[in-house]
Amino acid sequence: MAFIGGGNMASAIIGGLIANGLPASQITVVEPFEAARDALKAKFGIDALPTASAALAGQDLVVWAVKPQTFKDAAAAAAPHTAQALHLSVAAGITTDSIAQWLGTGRIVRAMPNTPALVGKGMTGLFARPEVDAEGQALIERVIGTTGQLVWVDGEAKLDAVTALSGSGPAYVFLFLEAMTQAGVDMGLTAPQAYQLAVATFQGASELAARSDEPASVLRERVTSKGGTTYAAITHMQQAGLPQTFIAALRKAEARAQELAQEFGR
Ligand SMILES: NC(=O)C1=CN([C@@H]2O[C@H](COP(=O)(O)OP(=O)(O)OC[C@H]3O[C@@H](n4cnc5c(N)ncnc54)[C@H](O)[C@@H]3O)[C@@H](O)[C@H]2O)C=CC1
Ligand SMILES: O=C(O)[C@@H]1CCC=N1
Repeated sequence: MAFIGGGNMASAIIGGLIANGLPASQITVVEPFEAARDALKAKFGIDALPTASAALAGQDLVVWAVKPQTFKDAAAAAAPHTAQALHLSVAAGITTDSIAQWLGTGRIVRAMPNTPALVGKGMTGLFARPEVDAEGQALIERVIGTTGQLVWVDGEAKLDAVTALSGSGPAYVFLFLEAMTQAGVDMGLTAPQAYQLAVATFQGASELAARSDEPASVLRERVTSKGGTTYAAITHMQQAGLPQTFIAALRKAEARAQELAQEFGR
């Protein structure tokens, strides 16, 4: 298989594949920036190519891990060598209609991963065009499965929702971690203590939710004694409109994903 673009997302997926037994020698990467090529060599022992070439011919799967802005140019360079392959794109907002036009094939799966893929805890939404058969989908599941969980969506527009929720989502969690840490420091804890408490709380609560049959609202109520400390905090958050603000923020991210397709498509 081949990767076009050898940055963060490509490294997360390559790391997962190698950890699951795929030899690095079976992975070809096109990466124009020398520093990124050096990093791939140091991390995985992969000698990445600076430009697309005939070395891409005969690959079963081509993973597109370039920025939305560079996809069209990268596609123009690689397309002559990759028409026979199944294609997997992780670029935010770029539609498979655009990719099909640029590559001259409709065998495309679009994915929206997230950065916890770097530690094997990723969450990826996937959409397959009708031209992709069951065998192709199974191959994609094997590849993405090495980075964490996955979910297929039945309409491409739903990937904008996945982007807003789990694609951008780690940043929301990090923002909460920053705020909780600041609050801890304000209340007299050291910054490392406050950060450890915040991170472990997210980890523990997420694990509890993942293992529980009960909805989050019930888990929340169980922490919230009437008239107690949690009640005081949650009441303030609700009165300040935090849930509504949060929901509106995700709609902003969804709208931005839709705009990106307009800006960088076709
Ligand atoms: N970082 C994130 O949380 C997520 C990112 N994505 C998507 O993944 C894609 C890649 O993002 P990152 O890995 O974070 O970016 P990155 O900047 O780390 O990697 C992109 C790589 O592409 C290389 N590149 C530039 N022009 C090229 C060309 N013509 N041919 C081949 N390679 C070229 C760059 O040198 C760079 O190393 C983006 O489209 C982004 O929307 C998707 C989900 C989450
Ligand atoms: O912010 C972005 O556009 C990309 C897509 C999801 C996470 N990062």
